[in-house]
Amino acid sequence: MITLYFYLEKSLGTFLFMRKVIVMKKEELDIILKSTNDAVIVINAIEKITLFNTAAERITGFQEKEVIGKPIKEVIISTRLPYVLNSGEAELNQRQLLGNTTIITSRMPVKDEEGRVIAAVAIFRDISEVMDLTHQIYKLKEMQSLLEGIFHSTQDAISVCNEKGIGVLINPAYTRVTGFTEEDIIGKPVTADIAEGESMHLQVLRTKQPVKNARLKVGSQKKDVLVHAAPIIVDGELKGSVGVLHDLSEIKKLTDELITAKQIIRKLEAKYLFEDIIAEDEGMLAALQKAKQAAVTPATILLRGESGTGKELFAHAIHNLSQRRYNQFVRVNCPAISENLFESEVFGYVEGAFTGARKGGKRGLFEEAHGGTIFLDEVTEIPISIQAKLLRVLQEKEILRVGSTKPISIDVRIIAATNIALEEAVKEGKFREDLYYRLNVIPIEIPPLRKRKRDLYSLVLHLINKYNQEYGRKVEGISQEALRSLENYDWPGNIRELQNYIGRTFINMKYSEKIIEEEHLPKFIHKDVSFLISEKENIDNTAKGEDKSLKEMVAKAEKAYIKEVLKKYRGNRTLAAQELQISLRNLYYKIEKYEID
Ligand SMILES: Nc1ncnc2c1ncn2[C@@H]1O[C@H](COP(=O)(O)OP(=O)(O)OP(=O)(O)O)[C@@H](O)[C@H]1O
Repeated sequence: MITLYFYLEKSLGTFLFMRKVIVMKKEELDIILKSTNDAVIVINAIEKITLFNTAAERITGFQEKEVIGKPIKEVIISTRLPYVLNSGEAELNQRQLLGNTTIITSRMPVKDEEGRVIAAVAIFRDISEVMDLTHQIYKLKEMQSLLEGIFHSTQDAISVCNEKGIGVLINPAYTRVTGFTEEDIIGKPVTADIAEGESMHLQVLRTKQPVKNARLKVGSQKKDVLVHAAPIIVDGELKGSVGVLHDLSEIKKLTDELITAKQIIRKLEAKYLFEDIIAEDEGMLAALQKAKQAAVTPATILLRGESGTGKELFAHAIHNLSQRRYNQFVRVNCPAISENLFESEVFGYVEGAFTGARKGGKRGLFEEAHGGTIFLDEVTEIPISIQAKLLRVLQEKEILRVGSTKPISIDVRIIAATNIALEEAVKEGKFREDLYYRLNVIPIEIPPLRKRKRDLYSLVLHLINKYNQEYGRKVEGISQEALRSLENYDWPGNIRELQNYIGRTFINMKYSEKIIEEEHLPKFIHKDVSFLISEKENIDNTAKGEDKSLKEMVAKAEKAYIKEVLKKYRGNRTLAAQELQISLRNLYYKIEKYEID
């Protein structure tokens, strides 16, 4: 609008000026008409062109000599000069299209002394460029409001100075961090906010180079800040410097929060420490001692022990004592991962590796554990086809994602666990011998509960404490008789079984009862012993000298118990596996092993 008004004034001015110069000599008028930027076309009373100046030639593309004397409508089809001639009314500041050119034009009648219209004049100017500029200004204004919005709302404290080192702009975040307002900074030397250290703005103005991560103290409170500053260069000329401050106390607060969050996550993943492992038995204490010594080395550890003896507990404790404790602990429950997914779950895959592969591929569990520990629980369940790949990780310390030939370096400590004799799995061809040797670097044997009955009392007290907290109870201990009953049982499910058993005992106790007595003990123990009898493996016979090894007895008990649970759930293997607290794959394995129908 401002631009248009400007042209209105100018064209009108030119017209009035021209009326004055009519009296001028023709040569002078010619010079003016040739040199003005405004195009001028004059037509006479019969609509023929009588004047066509140089600017009119430039804008229309016609030459003066070819148009003089021609009817205006033959030269400029869209002309409105004939209307002005007829109406005698001026048309000022009209926008018009001449081909591809936008012009702004004023058309005026020329009258004789008696007021008769004897000619009409059009004075116009090409405004395409001006239109472009208007558009650009509009866009710049839009950008300016956008930047102002960002500048005022960002949490980054920003200050800008000119090339002389005088403050010109600060944002609200700057005031929040430093305590300085616009009054304190704008128009003042950039050193105004510095409490200790050199102004980074001055350094930038001197060197024309950006500065990163400089530490300064600002404001009366000498706040620690981190500064980034960069030169503002326009058309190759230094115009000033822009600086961004970060409050270090805020960064420290966030870092502390991050560390706490990491510790919580780590605790959730590897929640047990060596102090959480109850042990009084010598064999168990020796295992603990060995685990503690091994924990601080980078060596691979193989935890051996029956189901429920505490292998996972050991793995957590080892990770938490090692130097990797602040990094990930990743448990791989080997039997729980189906065989065809195993490779991609554990080693990851690249995009397009198989139908249904995620866009961008996926990190595997080994990559997740990078820098930390991977716990391969029930390692014998790793499909034989994958074992060679695992060997490669152990030897080369690198993995190959499914579908890729590019190895990825991995720094992971491996802890493996098995509840069956690996040597037998090797003999049966179910486990690679070379992998066995690689895993068996530091074997730690965790004794079954029946071999460390000395631990029973402490374990029971530990479990009483645990359930008191969980159920809000106040049980204080266990009677000698009840403890003896527990000692007479073999605990094939080890601590896990004991844990469940004490849980059930609590249910049998009244709220007011403080001591676990024999009468509170679930019949479970006796029932379990009766399995053995019902399996026609008369305990007496065993005692009388039928040489049965403990391993065979435990296997028989395991078989009988699995049969019992399967019967209870009418053959539903999923529910049975849940009750047995083993994976479905493991249950299938055991059904096959014991040839259970
Ligand atoms: N010495 C111990 N002190 C306290 N709690 C224990 C101890 N050993 C095992 N537990 C508890 O017994 C349960 C079973 O332990 P864990 O899962 O570590 O056994 P596991 O040998 O890994 O079993 P599986 O081979 O079936 O995976 C856990 O709840 C664990 O906290």
